[in-house]
Amino acid sequence: MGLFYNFSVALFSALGSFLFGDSGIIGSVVSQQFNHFQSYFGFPGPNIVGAIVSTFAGGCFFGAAAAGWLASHIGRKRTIQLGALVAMLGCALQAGARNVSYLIVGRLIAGWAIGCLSMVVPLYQSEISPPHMRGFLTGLTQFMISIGFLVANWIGYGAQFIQGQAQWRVPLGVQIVPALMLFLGMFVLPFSPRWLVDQGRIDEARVVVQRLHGNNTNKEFIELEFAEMLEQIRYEKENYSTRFSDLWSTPPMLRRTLTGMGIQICTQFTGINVSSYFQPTLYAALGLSGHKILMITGINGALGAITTIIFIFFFLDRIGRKPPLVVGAVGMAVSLAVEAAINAKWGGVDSHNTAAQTAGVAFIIIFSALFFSTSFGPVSWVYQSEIFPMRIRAQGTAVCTCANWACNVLISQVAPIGMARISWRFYILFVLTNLVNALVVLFFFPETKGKSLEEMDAVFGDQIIPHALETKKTHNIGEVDEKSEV
Ligand SMILES: O[C@H]1[C@H](O)[C@@H](O)[C@H](O)[C@@H](O)[C@@H]1O
Repeated sequence: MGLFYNFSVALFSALGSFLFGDSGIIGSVVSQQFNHFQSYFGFPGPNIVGAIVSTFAGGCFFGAAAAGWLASHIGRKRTIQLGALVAMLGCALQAGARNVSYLIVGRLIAGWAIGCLSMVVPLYQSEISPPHMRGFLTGLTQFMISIGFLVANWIGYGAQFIQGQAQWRVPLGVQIVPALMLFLGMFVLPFSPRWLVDQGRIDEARVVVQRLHGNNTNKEFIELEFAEMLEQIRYEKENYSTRFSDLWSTPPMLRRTLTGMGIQICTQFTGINVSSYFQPTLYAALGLSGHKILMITGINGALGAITTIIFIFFFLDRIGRKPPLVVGAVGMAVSLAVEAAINAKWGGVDSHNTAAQTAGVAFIIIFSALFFSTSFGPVSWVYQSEIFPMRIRAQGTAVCTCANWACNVLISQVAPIGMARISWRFYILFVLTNLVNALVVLFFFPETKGKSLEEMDAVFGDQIIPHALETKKTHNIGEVDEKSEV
């Protein structure tokens, strides 16, 4: 067991994140190439199309919020299963839609499911990970989101060639398959050991920790890890409440909440969703057209998935969370500044300057596949899932994920208007927001690399419990911050 099992559990649960990316299929379905969709729904105008696309993100917001309550009460594992079940229902409704209202209800329900999964999957991954690998295992969320987007692009491409209503019903319904796999597969995956401890199911929790982290040589580490988990959760139960208002009740708690929401807000203000949702428009503005656009989008997606996996595997747990965020933010600001300059000088739908087109495409790819995928993409999910104490972790993570979806809706509503009205100048906005992001991270975000979830109290300036401090001193593990002793 041990490492391989731990990895397999984290990867399998990330099917929930795959569904998140795969839900991007709607972009292709509402496009003009899907003429059977267009004619079936009576050639919907931009407002209807807007409603079809964006009710989903609204559903996501409420799904993420509900997951906060669900993950504490029915547990992380059952919340993932519920998310998978609701996703099946939402997809079935969309695929079987008979009119626009039917479709919109399906979108809302599927959105609820994806919002719920987007919050609970990284939370589950972080709670089953050992501290030194938490970046990698929780970062699998972002990896699978990128794979989902990639698959959605290619399904969208292929489905255009199907004739009849299947042209849109198949791509909208196809997500039922991974959702069903997730629902069934989760039956054999363990509960989060931390949630089990919180529920008083101590013996089960011990078995899970042993299966996840145990090998023949680390008995002592497992004992200590488990003791720390038990002690911390017991202490929290005895000394703190689990009210929602705890998220801002003390300065250290407020700091956690603001940093968690902050990382998700900053992620949205990198401008990633302008690139995720409107990439074809960005390429068209450089004078590209037809199949080339789809091919480049596919290449960009594939590169993003590759850089994400390399980054989370080799770097995230070694260099920490802050340095890649700062480098990524500056890198994205520079790429977008160059992009703005290229578009200003040589852009335009009828541009034929191939050198400028190549450079323009290259900088969009550098922006997302290089800098975003090695910074805010994976780190946002890792960070929001690791900074809260157990008693309020689910609620805290839910608030952060809601901040993500709220800003997502805002930016994806504003982007088409911005791009149409101010063209390349729109990039400048994100040059500025990325620079602000770099400063925010630099000055306000503490480093969390290598700390156990129980050690986050000390990281955020909260008190840590005397017993845990003693255990750490006796066994010489981690950095002991005497100042924070109760
Ligand atoms: O492309 C997605 C984006 O749509 C999300 O809003 C963001 O939070 C993810 O990290 C990213 O991978």
